[in-house]
Amino acid sequence: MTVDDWLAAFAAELRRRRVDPAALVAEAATHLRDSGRAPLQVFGPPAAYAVTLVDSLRGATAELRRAPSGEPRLEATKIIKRYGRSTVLHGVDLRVHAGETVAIIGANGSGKSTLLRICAGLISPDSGHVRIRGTLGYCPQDGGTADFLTADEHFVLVGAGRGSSRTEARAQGRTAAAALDWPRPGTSGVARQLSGGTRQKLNLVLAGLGDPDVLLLDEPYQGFDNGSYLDFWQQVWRWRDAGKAVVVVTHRLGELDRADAVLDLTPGSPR
Ligand SMILES: Nc1ncnc2c1ncn2[C@@H]1O[C@H](COP(=O)(O)OP(=O)(O)OP(=O)(O)O)[C@@H](O)[C@H]1O
Repeated sequence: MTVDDWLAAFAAELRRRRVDPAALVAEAATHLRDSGRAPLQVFGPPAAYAVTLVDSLRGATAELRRAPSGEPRLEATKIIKRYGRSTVLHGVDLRVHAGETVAIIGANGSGKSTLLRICAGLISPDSGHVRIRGTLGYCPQDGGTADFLTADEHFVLVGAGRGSSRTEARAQGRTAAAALDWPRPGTSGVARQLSGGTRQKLNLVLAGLGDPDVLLLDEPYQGFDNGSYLDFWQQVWRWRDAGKAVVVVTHRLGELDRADAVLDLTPGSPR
């Protein structure tokens, strides 16, 4: 069995078990390349390895998932939003506690970004209200950076708005960037020269500057490679364990176990 055949069978079994294969296949491929040995010798039959891995991952994520115990940090109540004649949000409730991660899912156009923008105070609902207790960081789906500023200049600018000195903001930004596998943001040039994934890392770092209590992340990992994607979830768990309330809009349904609760905005889905 060739490495490619083994990886394809491994990915197929993961998909059958409703687990996104991308990160696990990449990890197995790297391991096989490094070992230089036949996949059957290293991992055994692909389906059996997939089953073992899925079982252990499910056990691990079940332990990671927990009921909220902190105070509510974000409460959005009976949110209704219309654009023209079309009602996008029909009385949505969202409550996120300190130390909790909530994933927002839903079909394209179901209003995920709209709800996050309402929670961030960027647009107003037609009715309903939002209450945030503490400070807020928001990572938009795209945009959010200034083309002609460097990463350091972004850190200083956004840090200043959150009460950090230049030195503090730069140090915090660089440390957060390194945790997302972006080791030297200070030498990366202006934002418009960054790759899409790196620009999104900049957005995510900016959202976390100044240590906000509530983080609203709108598909923040678009363009991330697999390693950075895993780093992203490590960062989310660090935030959660530090008592932050974290909201992540996501399309990766195979990975909902990573969140403590899920809000599905697909019309007709139970809330
Ligand atoms: N400023 C606007 N004016 C008019 N319609 C809008 C506006 N912003 C969003 N919409 C519409 O509202 C609906 C919800 O959009 P939104 O971007 O919130 O959905 P989404 O669930 O985030 O979608 P996706 O999964 O594609 O990112 C869409 O039909 C969109 O076209």
